[in-house]
Amino acid sequence: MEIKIQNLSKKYKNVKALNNINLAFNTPAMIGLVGPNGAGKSTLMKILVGQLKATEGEVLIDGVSLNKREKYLKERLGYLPQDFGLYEELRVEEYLDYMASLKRIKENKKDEIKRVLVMTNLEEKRKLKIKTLSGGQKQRVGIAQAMLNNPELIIVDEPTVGLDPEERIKFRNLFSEDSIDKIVILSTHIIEDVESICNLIIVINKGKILFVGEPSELVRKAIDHVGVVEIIGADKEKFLEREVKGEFKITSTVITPTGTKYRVVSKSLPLSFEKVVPSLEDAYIYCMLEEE
Ligand SMILES: Nc1ncnc2c1ncn2[C@@H]1O[C@H](COP(=O)(O)OP(=O)(O)OP(=O)(O)O)[C@@H](O)[C@H]1O
Repeated sequence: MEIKIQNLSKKYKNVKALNNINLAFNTPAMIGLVGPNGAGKSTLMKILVGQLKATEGEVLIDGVSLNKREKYLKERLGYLPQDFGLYEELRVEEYLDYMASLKRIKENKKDEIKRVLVMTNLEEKRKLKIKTLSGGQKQRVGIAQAMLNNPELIIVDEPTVGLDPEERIKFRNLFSEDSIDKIVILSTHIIEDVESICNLIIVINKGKILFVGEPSELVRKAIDHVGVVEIIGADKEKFLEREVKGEFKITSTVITPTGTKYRVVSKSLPLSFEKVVPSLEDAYIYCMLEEE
């Protein structure tokens, strides 16, 4: 599958949620879409799944406009929106059966439901009413329905929210193994998720794409812009004022026996700070700083 996003913009009354986006992906791809609250991630995803219309520009699926490809896309798409309504009175199995019918799965429906139940570790819960599940278990049901019919394109908005660390790792691996013959687009605030599985990262802010590339490339851009410094005693207040003035952004604070050790990201790192190797999270913060 090939997805091309061309000169895409979306306006909600006077809010420009997406501003002239251009992107292209081919199978296989495991893409992490990251950006702060309100950046435009959900809007982009909703347009990609045909739920929202763009104000300008278009999306091409295998060379044909998405508007003319709705049926084609629906048959190949697994989508987990941010606020997916679960039918709380249904049992897990009944809900998946219902979703499978919506996806027009006829042959092997039972086997397909079993496959996603196993995949998401929900087999034992299949007879339970959705309303009796924990938040993380409900999230798993959402992921299970997105995986029905082994879609070629999986779009998931914040899939690991509400999952405990072990489950998060499990799901990261599941998406990643699954991406061998697919395009998976994962919107997340959790940089660790992107770091461990994505081969492409897209950083978006205020409706604009700030970066598209491999995570390692984003990290390279932040070299020489990340440092640590230990501040002792009364100097702390002055140091924190420097952050307020915008000289740098603190990304971690650790109390030490002698003072406080700060990790900072800066457009121009003060010479007295000890340079360190950037993490992907530092690199993401640096990308935001550059834009400011
Ligand atoms: N239905 C709507 N009507 C008006 N404005 C909207 C609507 N949906 C989103 N917006 C605005 O569009 C911008 C982008 O929102 P969007 O939900 O796409 O961001 P996001 O990156 O998904 O945010 P979050 O990480 O908080 O989910 C925001 O300024 C938001 O307030």
